[in-house]
Amino acid sequence: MASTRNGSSALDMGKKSTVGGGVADVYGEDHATEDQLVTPWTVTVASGSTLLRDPRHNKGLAFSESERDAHYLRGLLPPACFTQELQEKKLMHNLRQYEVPLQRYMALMDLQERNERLFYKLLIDNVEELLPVVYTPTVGEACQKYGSIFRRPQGLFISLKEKGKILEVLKNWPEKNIQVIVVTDGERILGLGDLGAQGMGIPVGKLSLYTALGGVRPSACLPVTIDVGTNNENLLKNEFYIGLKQRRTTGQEYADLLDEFMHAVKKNYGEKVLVQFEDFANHNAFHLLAKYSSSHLVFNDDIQGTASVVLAGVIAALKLVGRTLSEHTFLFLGAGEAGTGIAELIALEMSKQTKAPIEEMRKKIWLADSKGLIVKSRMESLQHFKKPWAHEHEPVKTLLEAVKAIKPTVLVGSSGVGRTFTKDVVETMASLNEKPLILALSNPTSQSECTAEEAYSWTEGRAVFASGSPFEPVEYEGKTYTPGQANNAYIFPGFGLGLVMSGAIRVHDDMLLAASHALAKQVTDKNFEKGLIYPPFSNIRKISANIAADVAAKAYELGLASRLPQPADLVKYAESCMYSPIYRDYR
Ligand SMILES: NC(=O)C1=CN([C@@H]2O[C@H](COP(=O)(O)OP(=O)(O)OC[C@H]3O[C@@H](n4cnc5c(N)ncnc54)[C@H](OP(=O)(O)O)[C@@H]3O)[C@@H](O)[C@H]2O)C=CC1
Ligand SMILES: CC(=O)C(=O)O
Ligand SMILES: [Mg+2]
Repeated sequence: MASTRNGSSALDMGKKSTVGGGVADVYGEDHATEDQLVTPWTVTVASGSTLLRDPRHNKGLAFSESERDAHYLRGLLPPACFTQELQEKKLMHNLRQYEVPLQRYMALMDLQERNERLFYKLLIDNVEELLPVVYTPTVGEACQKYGSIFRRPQGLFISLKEKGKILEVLKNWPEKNIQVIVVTDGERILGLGDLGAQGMGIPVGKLSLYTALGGVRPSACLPVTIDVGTNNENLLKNEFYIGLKQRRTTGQEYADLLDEFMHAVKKNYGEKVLVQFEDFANHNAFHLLAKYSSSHLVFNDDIQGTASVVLAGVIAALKLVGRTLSEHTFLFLGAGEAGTGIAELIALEMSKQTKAPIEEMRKKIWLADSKGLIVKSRMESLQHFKKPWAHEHEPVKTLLEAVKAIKPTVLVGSSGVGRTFTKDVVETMASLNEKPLILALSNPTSQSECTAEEAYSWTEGRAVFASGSPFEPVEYEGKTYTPGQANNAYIFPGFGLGLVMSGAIRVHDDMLLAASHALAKQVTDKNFEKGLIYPPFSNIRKISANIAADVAAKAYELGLASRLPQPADLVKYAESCMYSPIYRDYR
């Protein structure tokens, strides 16, 4: 490979090189699929200081002696040559010195912008330690302070100013072969509310998990924030706010901007690009999903990904709490995207298992919102997504009264409001059930409906508990209890990989069920012995490969897969498609 002193040059027109069945760029870019082939093929080779400033190819002190000679790096680096492992050791040592989680977040974002492979190697090898930094809870704080910590754009900002020009904006993004887009409009960031353009931290974080946990190439991932203003008064008043300083646009203007975006995406990247909607407010989320699910490959993580991960946890938990799925009674606090999405997928699975109509199965599931239990007498005033859950019952105002009246075996928190599972509520669950299943899903940690310690101590250690954001193990009366993390991060990376590798053109509910079963199957006896209903994140790449394989198999079965012929061994194929962060040899 030739290189020039003056930074970079376009060489080797029309040359292609192949790695592992996919198409590789000159530095060994991993596993682009056949569809992504772009001709004529232009290889741009960076050298010298340009190479050191190119995060996709920079290796820092890991450039070997011969690479330093070949790429004009002599003198630009100190003499020591480190292995990638030694670089990791140094970085983990440095990261552990920071006491403030946000400092760790910023150090990791700096690394991502400096040396991408090292960032992903670090994240993959230390996933349990670093997930709470790049993801919930720290990403929540990062979004709240995004304006002050903003250094370099990590995704595309598409605001009302870009109306009529969105296709051009997409073309400004340096990568052309995009497979997954995560898009937010910042209106419901975790349980923190409207953070406007500062919500960008969420698509960036989710996509770094697509790569680290699901193996989708970083260059195939595009984070997008649609900025239609914000109703957050503090942001509107803040001179450092990075977004449009106006109240949110709604109605036709909002719909038109989203529509222009969706059309531009399809035109620029084709119909097999996956668009993941993330952290939209529910008054837009359900509508957008319904509107685009028949014309685009779309997935709403908060409605569908969360449903799939919670169903997986409940299926696994049956081994600990007993009975069949349809013999359980569910009560949700929170009847929005997460709550109604989960409820519907559980009802669908019950209906498949029992062959009973889904309407019958819904009756085993109760939801409460900010006004109390959802009951028939409230039907008129309910939003459309709550109506299927309006069962016959007298009005009930509080959660405690609802628990006493419904006698649930499973209590799910999807309200976005912290500490709403009070001592009375949890103790009542414990008085009704030998092993109450309690899922406090709301993020970040401050919004969790209860803590792990509360769940275990208020149930005398009998609760089977998982939460959206991680909690440390709890000591209670001489015994250690390890809480699980019920977070859609278990599902979306593998789910997306399954769609991409099969060339799926649409998402189908049966794929969500397939993902749930694939995840539930990964919970081992050892995990159950600890009371866990999810496997540890340390195995996540293997878990994602299994989820991807079962999702792809379902896509083929449903005739929704366009990548033919179907690979014989889908798990192996999924593994072979996964991005590896190990440095390439550039000699
Ligand atoms: N663990 C995970 O993987 C995931 C977790 N989540 C978390 O779930 C939470 C909710 O998200 P989402 O469903 O999208 O949000 P929504 O805004 O769509 O829904 C929130 C629901 O909670 C209800 N609610 C709000 N305050 C109260 C209260 N004090 N008492 C009872 N109900 C209340 C709302 O009632 P009303 O309709 O009356 O306003 C609404 O029904 C967030 O914290 C989010 O981070 C979301 C996705 C995935
Ligand atoms: C996890 C997630 O998607 C949320 O809290 O919104
Ligand atoms: Mg979300």
